[in-house]
Amino acid sequence: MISTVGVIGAGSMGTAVAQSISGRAGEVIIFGRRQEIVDSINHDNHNTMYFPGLRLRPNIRARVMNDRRDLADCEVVIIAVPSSEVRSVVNAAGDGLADRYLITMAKGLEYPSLKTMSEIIREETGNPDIACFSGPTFADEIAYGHIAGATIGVGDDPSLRATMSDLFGEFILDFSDDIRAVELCGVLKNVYAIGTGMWDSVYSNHNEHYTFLNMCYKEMCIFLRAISLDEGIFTKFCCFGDFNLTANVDKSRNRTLGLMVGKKIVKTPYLESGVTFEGSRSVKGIIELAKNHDIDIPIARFVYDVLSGNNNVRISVDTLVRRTA
Ligand SMILES: NC(=O)c1ccc[n+]([C@@H]2O[C@H](COP(=O)([O-])OP(=O)(O)OC[C@H]3O[C@@H](n4cnc5c(N)ncnc54)[C@H](O)[C@@H]3O)[C@@H](O)[C@H]2O)c1
Ligand SMILES: O=P(O)(O)OC[C@H](O)CO
Repeated sequence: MISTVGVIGAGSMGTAVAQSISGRAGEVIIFGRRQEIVDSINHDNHNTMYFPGLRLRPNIRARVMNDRRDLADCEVVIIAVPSSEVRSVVNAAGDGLADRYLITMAKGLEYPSLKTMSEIIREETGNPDIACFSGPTFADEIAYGHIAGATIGVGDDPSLRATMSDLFGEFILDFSDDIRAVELCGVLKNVYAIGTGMWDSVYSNHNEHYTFLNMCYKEMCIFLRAISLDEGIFTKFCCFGDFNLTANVDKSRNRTLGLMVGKKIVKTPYLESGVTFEGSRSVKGIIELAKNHDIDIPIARFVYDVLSGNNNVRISVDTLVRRTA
């Protein structure tokens, strides 16, 4: 059993994954920013801000991460902060993240570098022992122990693979050695979830919904075929499973953002809402990446245009239908 696992990020996914792995580790330390969350976990075994009704296992503790020494005891460190924060968090941790296994859960793409989270982490730490975890995994359902599948993106290090299999034994797992492709699945599915929300704000019939879903998945596969080294990526949890979960279920923040923007309930300053809308931050990078690979992704461009306020959703949707018909 792994003695101590650190989880950076005391939000929904950090707390959920801490609960999920705590039966397979001696101790789990959640590193948060807010003292009140740290206190609620340590004094009452609850993260009252994110899961007020969930009693966390007693071997889950929390700390405010002041410096890298806090990570010294952790054999494995999971990074579960929004992608926009990963570089600063990893930079602040410095060599506290060297010589241990690192796992990223963040689903985002840095702009303008177009780097994935594992690439940022490796750049900042020099640590090659990095894996990623991605799949149809709503945090609240993970927190309460429901079944979920996930793809582990990991290189060919047998010890790291074994550690990942052990740590995430509560999940149904598949694996890919193309870490970047696994991470890009998580980025793409968020973009298409926003797009499906926008589409569904205009069209409300089943045929229309699933027609657009197919258009999105086709575009996502064209993109992945151009960049992925893993020919089997299309049927892995990080791809088909997470795309469908996020595009179809209103619990998804990305899908909900698309619905709200489509219905003109929110305008672009929504990014200041404090809610983690990963797809809106990554869509520009996806468009840039597609251009670099000479790939045409009209739906991702539609999402970007509407989020940028350049177009009325209805006009954009009609243009998209004409363009892809
Ligand atoms: N929520 C889910 O269902 C889910 C599932 C799978 C993957 N993810 C991914 O996990 C990542 C985190 O998302 P989330 O849903 O947990 O977001 P969240 O908004 O629920 O929580 C993010 C947490 O990170 C903390 N944080 C932000 N900046 C920080 C910093 N510099 N140092 C320390 N902590 C910091 C915030 O205070 C917050 O507690 C995202 O990339 C998301 O796509 C989320
Ligand atoms: O709420 P979302 O849209 O960020 O999706 C959460 C997870 O990525 C689902 O796998």
